[in-house]
Amino acid sequence: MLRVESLRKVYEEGTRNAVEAVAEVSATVEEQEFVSIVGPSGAGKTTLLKCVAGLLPYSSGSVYLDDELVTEPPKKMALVFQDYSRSLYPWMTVRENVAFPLKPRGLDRSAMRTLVGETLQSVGLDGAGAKYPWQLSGGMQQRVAIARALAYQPEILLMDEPFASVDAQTRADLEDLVLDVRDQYGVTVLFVTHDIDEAVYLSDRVVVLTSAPTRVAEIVDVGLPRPRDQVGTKERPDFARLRGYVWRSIRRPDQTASTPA
Ligand SMILES: Nc1ncnc2c1ncn2[C@@H]1O[C@H](COP(=O)(O)OP(=O)(O)OP(=O)(O)O)[C@@H](O)[C@H]1O
Repeated sequence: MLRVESLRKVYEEGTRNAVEAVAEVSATVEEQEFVSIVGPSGAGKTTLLKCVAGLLPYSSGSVYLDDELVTEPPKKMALVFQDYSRSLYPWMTVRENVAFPLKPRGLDRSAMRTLVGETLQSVGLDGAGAKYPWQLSGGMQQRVAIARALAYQPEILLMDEPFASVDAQTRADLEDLVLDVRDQYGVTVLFVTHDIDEAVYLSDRVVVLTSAPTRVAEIVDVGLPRPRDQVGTKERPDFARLRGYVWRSIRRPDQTASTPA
């Protein structure tokens, strides 16, 4: 379980250029839960995720993963960012990219080959192992980034706007892929997105942030049945109600907590 307690982040703290990005955020993510973070543009979503990932020191508060204080990137955590073109190594094949973070684990060659092969298969890229990232479409490159994160066998996957740079059809396919691999690998997911439909479609709960310096405006229980379906789920009246509710919550100036009708 991930626990964020009264996290605060001020950039360049103590200087004239200090920027308070995160005022105070507390939230939990249970094992195998899918939680999305939404909020106005510039709210502090990426800052929050980087603090949770141990990539950025926070000013005060705490982050615990399974009761261990996060002060550096934990081994049980993997990250997928929006910018797949910068996160994949262009001089390595797809297979080498997926295998690269596993090197320190000291797996023997055949165990490594099996693990990489299985993960590529789980993201629908079993035929692409010998290709280079630049030979693939944007959606396929993001699949490689997801495969690399999964091969690492994380307990929790942190994703920052992972599908923001792909077209709508590819985005829908990747959303369903993430739901499938989440079930297959039993991984917990913390997912930052600008897209309210995406947050509601994917999540068990949606954390709505206020504008910067950010706080939690409210946490919305989604409760839509699983498995979800791009057409069937989005046609449901409760999907439309939740999406409208989250949309209004992001724009509500007083940000008072309540529950969806
Ligand atoms: N390295 C930095 N130094 C100083 N201020 C920063 C830094 N990074 C971000 N900020 C500021 O912190 C605030 C939150 O930024 P952040 O990128 O976390 O928001 P976001 O919600 O992820 O944005 P977006 O909606 O554009 O993705 C903004 O005011 C931003 O200008």
